Parts: sequence; C-alpha cells; structure tokens
Amino acid sequence: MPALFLASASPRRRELLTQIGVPFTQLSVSIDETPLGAELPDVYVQRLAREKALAGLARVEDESACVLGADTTVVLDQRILGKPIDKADALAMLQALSGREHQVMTAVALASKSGCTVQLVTSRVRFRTIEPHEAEAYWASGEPHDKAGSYAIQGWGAVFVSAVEGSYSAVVGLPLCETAQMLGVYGVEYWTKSSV
Ligand SMILES: Cc1cn([C@H]2C[C@H](O)[C@@H](COP(=O)(O)OP(=O)(O)OP(=O)(O)O)O2)c(=O)[nH]c1=O
Repeated sequence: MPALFLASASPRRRELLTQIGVPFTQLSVSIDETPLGAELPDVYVQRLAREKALAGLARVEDESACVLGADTTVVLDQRILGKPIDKADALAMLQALSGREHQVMTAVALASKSGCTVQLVTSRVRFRTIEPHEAEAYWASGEPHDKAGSYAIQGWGAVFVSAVEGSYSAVVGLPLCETAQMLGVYGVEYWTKSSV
C-alpha cells in the first residue's frame, strides 16, 4: 500500500482523516491563498487543494507516496469568505451570513507521481439570525480566528446553524465519503486503525 501524507497544518483535517482509520504522516505546506482576479469560488478552492497536494508531493522522497491536500471556503452570493483578517472582518462576515443560507465548498486533491485528482464537495448551511452582541462574544472566544467564514460548525458556531444539507465532514474541512473513495482508487486503505 502506498504511504499517505496529509499536506495540511489543520488539526481538523488530521482528526477527520484519523476518524476513518487511515495511517498517514502530516506535513505542513505553505502556499499563497490569494484568489486570482475574478476567480470563481469553485475554481479557487480546487486550485488551492491541488497546489497544497503538489507542494506536499514535492517535499516527499518516497516515489510511490500519495499526498492529500484540501481547501475549504465559505461562499455567499458567489463571494469567497476566507479566514478573517481581523475582528471587523469577522464581524462583517457573521453579519452577512446571519439569517441566510450559504455554501461551503471543500476541494480534496490526491497527488502521486502519476498525477493529481481533485474533487469538489459543496454543502449548504443555513444560519439563524445572529445578534451583534453574539457576534462580538463569538469573536472573543477565539474560535472564528482561523476558520473560513469566521465560524466552526463543530464548535460553538453550531448554535448559529439551523440546517445543513450535504457533507458535514466537508464543512469541517475534509469530505470523508469522497476522500475514502479517492484513497481506494490510489490503493490506500482506510479502516486499518481503530479511531475509538
Ligand atoms: C466553515 C468551517 C471551516 N473550518 C475550517 C477548516 C479549515 O481548517 C479552515 C479553512 O482554511 P483552509 O485554508 O481550508 O485550511 P487551513 O489553512 O486551516 O489548513 P491547511 O491549508 O494547512 O490544510 O476553516 C472549520 O473548522 N469549521 C467550519 O465550520
């Protein structure tokens, strides 16, 4: 079985991949996450996932290894809401998401010496109305700081989520159903290590 590397610094992605019992080594890669001019969100998120996987592959010496990369972005009216740059940015994002439905796009890329495959998973998330004092308190919790769209569905941000349609694990950062299928194609087995 080829060795698997996860090209991500994200603790969420590490936990999600661990959940399905895949043995892997985590690598952190750093790429420029600035959207290109007028780049559509689905194109952007797939490009970043591919760049992360390929940057990871470039660091691995094992010729038969596979490298997984992923990227998550929140999309509102075709606008990319990435990680907040500061408090004002986070409060503006939370206000924009308040009382509305948005999309969460996560792309997962798997790269090896024989090529790179990318898959996009889009989920829909609905928020209840968020009061300004709640957004302030949520920012003060620290949770929104490193999250696309300034919230975490798996954390305190869950109190804002009135409905989800699609892949919960993709919203958190890695679509497990699609990831497992891609790993299978590359000959990487899951369910080999107990997660419980
Ligand atoms: C919407 C949402 C995003 N997020 C997180 C997932 C991602 O970690 C982050 C989006 O940033 P990404 O750039 O996708 O990932 P990252 O920088 O954290 O990690 P790396 O590039 O090294 O793989 O937002 C949540 O944890 N919960 C959520 O509900």
